[in-house]
Amino acid sequence: MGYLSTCNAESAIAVCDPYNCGFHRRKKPHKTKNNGEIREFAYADLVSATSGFSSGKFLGKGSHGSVYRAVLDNGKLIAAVKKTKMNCNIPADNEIEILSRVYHPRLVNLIGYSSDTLCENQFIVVEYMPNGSLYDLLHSASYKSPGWHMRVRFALQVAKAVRALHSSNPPVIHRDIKSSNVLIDQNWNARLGDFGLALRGHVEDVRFNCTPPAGTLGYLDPAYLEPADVSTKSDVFSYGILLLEIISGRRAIDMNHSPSSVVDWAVPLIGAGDFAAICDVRVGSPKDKEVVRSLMALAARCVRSDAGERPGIARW
Ligand SMILES: Nc1ncnc2c1ncn2[C@@H]1O[C@H](COP(=O)(O)OP(=O)(O)OP(=O)(O)O)[C@@H](O)[C@H]1O
Repeated sequence: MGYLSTCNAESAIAVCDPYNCGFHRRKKPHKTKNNGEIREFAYADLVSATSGFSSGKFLGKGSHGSVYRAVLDNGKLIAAVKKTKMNCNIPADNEIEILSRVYHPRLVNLIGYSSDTLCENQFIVVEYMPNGSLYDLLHSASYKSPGWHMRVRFALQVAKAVRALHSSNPPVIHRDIKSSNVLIDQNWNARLGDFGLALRGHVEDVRFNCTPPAGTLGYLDPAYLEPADVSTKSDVFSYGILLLEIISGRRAIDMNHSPSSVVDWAVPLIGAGDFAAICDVRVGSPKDKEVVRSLMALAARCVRSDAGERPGIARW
């Protein structure tokens, strides 16, 4: 019991060769926790659902591939299809394996997968998020900057997503929590997506011990330098950065400011009790100052350099 429940957020506001390329040799798909079967799509169906992966259906490009909007099941299902090159260095199989075991309403959940006839590309079919990313909402001029109510709600929804991952058995460490991986669904709820770097297991597992540190600059835990350093507390650090970003409207790293790192700028201000200096000026003063203040205090604890001093999200 802790912050997430007492705040009642919704209303207040393979081992060393882990990606063994077994895409076409995959084990029987799991059922999701909501009991939906993970579907294996025919490649031809995905081609037709995305109008041949046309530019009109293109949603965006990430570091591992392109994402397309797909209309499936005679128009009854709108999904997003992530297309990546079949490559042992790309963890798509890992992403499917993990997503197939962690269904949660605050995640961008897996619907199915496919590969093309020559096994050159692999496809992950996930829930479609029509309202962009949290990064877009916070930083892009083409979106109206969200108000405090919405920001607090997003912050708590992402915390619930992370809590679901860390408290699953075995735990899942996302390793890439950042605002561009938080997508906004049709009801304007935040969902955590992109499990390309995620690890599922216990920290002492062999797979963990031979997976090099990874993540995104600005969100990456400075205490995560070696494979053996990985823990759920690295996600807690990234979540702390995300909180500071949500409250201040500043990017994790912004060269137009000095200091450029949101953590180096915000933590001393929080320490000095100067909460007002951190609040995003675009949204004015929060009505419920106490909630925003508690989130800032929580952010400061999450980004402590000593991982052992950070709170465990599974207990919030
Ligand atoms: N489920 C989805 N629904 C709608 N749009 C999506 C969905 N998933 C991804 N996108 C969009 O597709 C683009 C690429 O997403 P992707 O997850 O591949 O990369 P990224 O997270 O932006 O970058 P990186 O891979 O470097 O972390 C982004 O603009 C994202 O907003």
